[in-house]
Amino acid sequence: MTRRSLTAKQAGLTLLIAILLSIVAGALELASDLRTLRDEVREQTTHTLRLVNGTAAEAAFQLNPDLADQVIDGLFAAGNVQQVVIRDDFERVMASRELSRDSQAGWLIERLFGDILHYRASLDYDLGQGSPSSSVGEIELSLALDSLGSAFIERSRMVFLLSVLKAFAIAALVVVVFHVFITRPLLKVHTAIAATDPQRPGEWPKPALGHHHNDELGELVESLDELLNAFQRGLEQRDQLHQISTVDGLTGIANRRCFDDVYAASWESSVREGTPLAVIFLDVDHFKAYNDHLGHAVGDDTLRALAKAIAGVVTRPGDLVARYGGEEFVCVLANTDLDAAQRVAERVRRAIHGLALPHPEAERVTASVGIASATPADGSLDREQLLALADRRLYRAKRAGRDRIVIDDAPPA
Ligand SMILES: Nc1nc2c(ncn2[C@@H]2O[C@H](COP(=O)(O)OP(=O)(O)OP(=O)(O)O)[C@@H](O)[C@H]2O)c(=O)[nH]1
Repeated sequence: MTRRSLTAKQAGLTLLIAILLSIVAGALELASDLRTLRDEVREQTTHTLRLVNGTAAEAAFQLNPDLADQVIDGLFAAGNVQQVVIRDDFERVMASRELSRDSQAGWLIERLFGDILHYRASLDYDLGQGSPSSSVGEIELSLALDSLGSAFIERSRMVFLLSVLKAFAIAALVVVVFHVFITRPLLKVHTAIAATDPQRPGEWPKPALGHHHNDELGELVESLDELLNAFQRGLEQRDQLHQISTVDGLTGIANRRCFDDVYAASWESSVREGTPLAVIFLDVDHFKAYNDHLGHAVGDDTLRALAKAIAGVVTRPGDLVARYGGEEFVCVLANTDLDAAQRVAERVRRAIHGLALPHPEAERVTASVGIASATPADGSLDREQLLALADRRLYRAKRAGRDRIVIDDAPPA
């Protein structure tokens, strides 16, 4: 849609400008034509009067109305004539003729030609024998405004028609040239930007603009490229910072900060949805002794293996496994009641057993687990109380001999 409208706007504007310019050029051309036409009419009429002057003078001298009529016939035959009068030197009309006036000429034609319609010439007769020719009468001629006007209107129509045709031709040429050299490359850039994945701006399909590489369009593409690459680097830095701030550096699972955020959000959505929310606290048993015997580095490896094992069990979308601190892990299970949480915890415990990591002071590496679940919407517990409950049960599991799951507050058997 944008593509069509850009080209259409360009074509429309170009056509409008071309038509306006053509109208101005046409008007100038008409003005010049008008001047030429007026000069020609004046010249031709004066010339015609000069041509008939001898015969008309002969008619006036001989007082011959037939001859005068013939002169008038000749003048009317030449066209454009409205009225002719021939007078003798006593100003008596010898012959005259006037066409019935069928005036269609408007105000404008009147203004344009009104001042060149009437001509009067003295009829000079050469008496011979060296005496100067003397005036024996006069001829008066008026041109027909209508025929002058219609010639001019016809000419105007032609000029404007040609102007409009020229305007269309120029506009079409300009549109094609602009489209090829400017609009099309711009649309290529637009398409490339539109196709760019906002998450990976650095991988945008940078358009190849061929011969534009040295001009502003080429520079625009290069600037965009730099900008999008800088944007990409910014996004990567943001992701790294986010990673650093939410991921535990040792185990690669969520850290305590991430847990706090996710737990708060899960609590809120459980309140909204009226669903239960479960928390599992898990603490590695006798880990101090483990470290003391095998060293901190082995202890780190074991924490990594345990994190992987837990994360391999707690995989449902919306659930979270985090390192709560030291050798303690926590799971948040959305929409999970105590029984379901217990089943998950059993699977986690089995997964840890399955690792079969030898412990210097026990059969193998084990963990103690405390679980609590509540329905936040019923208001029986608040967010911190649910955590404290699970934590308390974890330490009850420790006190009860470790490697076990505690789901209630009854004293250990
Ligand atoms: N290797 C390693 N050890 C850690 C890390 N964080 C905590 N620890 C160790 O985990 C041990 C926790 O010891 P305690 O809190 O006494 O508990 P415990 O020895 O596991 O005994 P119980 O929890 O009562 O079974 C300490 O020795 C810590 O140094 C860690 O990132 N790496």
